[in-house]
Amino acid sequence: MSEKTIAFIGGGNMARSLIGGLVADGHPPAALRAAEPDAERREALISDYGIQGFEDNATAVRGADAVILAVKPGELAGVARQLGGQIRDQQSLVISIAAGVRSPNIAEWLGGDVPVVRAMPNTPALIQTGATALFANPSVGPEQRDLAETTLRAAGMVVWLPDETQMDAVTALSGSGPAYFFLTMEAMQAAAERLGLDSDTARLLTLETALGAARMALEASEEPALLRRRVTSPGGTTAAALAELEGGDLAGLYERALRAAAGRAHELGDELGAQ
Ligand SMILES: NC(=O)C1=CN([C@@H]2O[C@H](COP(=O)(O)OP(=O)(O)OC[C@H]3O[C@@H](n4cnc5c(N)ncnc54)[C@H](OP(=O)(O)O)[C@@H]3O)[C@@H](O)[C@H]2O)C=CC1
Ligand SMILES: O=C(O)[C@@H]1CCC=N1
Repeated sequence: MSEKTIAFIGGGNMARSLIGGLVADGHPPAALRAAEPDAERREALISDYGIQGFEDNATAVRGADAVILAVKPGELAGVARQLGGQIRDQQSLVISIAAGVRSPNIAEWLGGDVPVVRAMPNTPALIQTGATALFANPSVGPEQRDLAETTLRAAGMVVWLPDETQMDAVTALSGSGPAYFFLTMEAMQAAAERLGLDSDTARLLTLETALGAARMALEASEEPALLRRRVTSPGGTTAAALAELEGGDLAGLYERALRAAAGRAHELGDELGAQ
C-alpha cells in the first residue's frame, strides 16, 4: 500500500467508509487526514482510525499528494474555490466523489488546469467490498492515475470509465445500489415476520441468503439468470414467488428507479455546474 498523504475534505459517511477501507488495507493512519467541521464526527475518526483530524480545510490539505473532496455536491464549488490556489501550488491530485458534479466544472472552480479524478464509490468500502468507478480528466498523468486507483482499490474493486457521461448510470447502479439491496432485505425480513418467523431468525436467514446469493453470483461461471432457474423447480415454491415479483413488474421498477437516480445525478450536474 502506498504511503502517500491523502487528505479528505468532509468526514461524513462516505469519507468514513473510505478511511476505514484504507486503514484496514494497511495505509498508515498518520498519512491520512480528514477536515470535518463537526467536532464529534472529527473526534470519532481520530479515535476510531488513528488518523489526523482538522477543523480547517487548508491545514488538512497542506502537502497532501491527493485531496479527496467528500462533501455534499452542493458544497463542492465553495470548497474547490477555497482550496484551488493551494492545490495548484502543491500539484495535488484532486479526487471528487460527489454525485453528479462534472470534472470540467470542478477543474474550473479549482482555477484551471488541475488533475481531477471523479470517483463513484459506495459504502461497502468500509469493509473493503466497495465497488468504485473512476474517470480521469486529461490533466491526470500516469502516476496520479495509479494513485487514484490504489487509493480506491483499498476499499474494494475499481473500474475505469472511458467516458464521463457514464458516471450518472454508475451512480444510479453501484453508488446508490447498496440502498436498493438494504431495502430488499428490509422488505424480505418484514414479510417473513408477517409469515410467523421471529425477527432474529427472519433477519439472519435474510442476510445469509443475500450473502450466499451474491457470493454465488460472483464466484460462479454461470449468469444469475441460470442460477435463478436452478432454484426454481417447475410448479414449486420459487415459481410461485417469482410470478408475483414479475407480475409487479420488478424489472420495469428497477429500470424506472435507476433512470430516476441517473436523471437526478444529471440534474445535479446541470444545476451545480452553473454556479
Ligand atoms: N453516502 C454514499 O453512499 C455515497 C456518497 N457519495 C458522495 O459523497 C459525498 C459525501 O456524501 P456523504 O458522506 O453521504 O455525506 P455526509 O453529509 O455524511 O458527509 C459530508 C461531510 O462534509 C462536511 N462538510 C460540510 N461542509 C464542509 C466544508 N466546507 N468543509 C469540510 N467539510 C464539510 C459535513 O459536515 P456537516 O454535516 O456538519 O455539514 C459532513 O460531515 C457526496 O458528494 C455524495 O454525493 C458518493 C458515493 C456514495
Ligand atoms: O444518494 C446520493 O446522492 C449519494 C450518491 C450515491 C449514493 N449516495
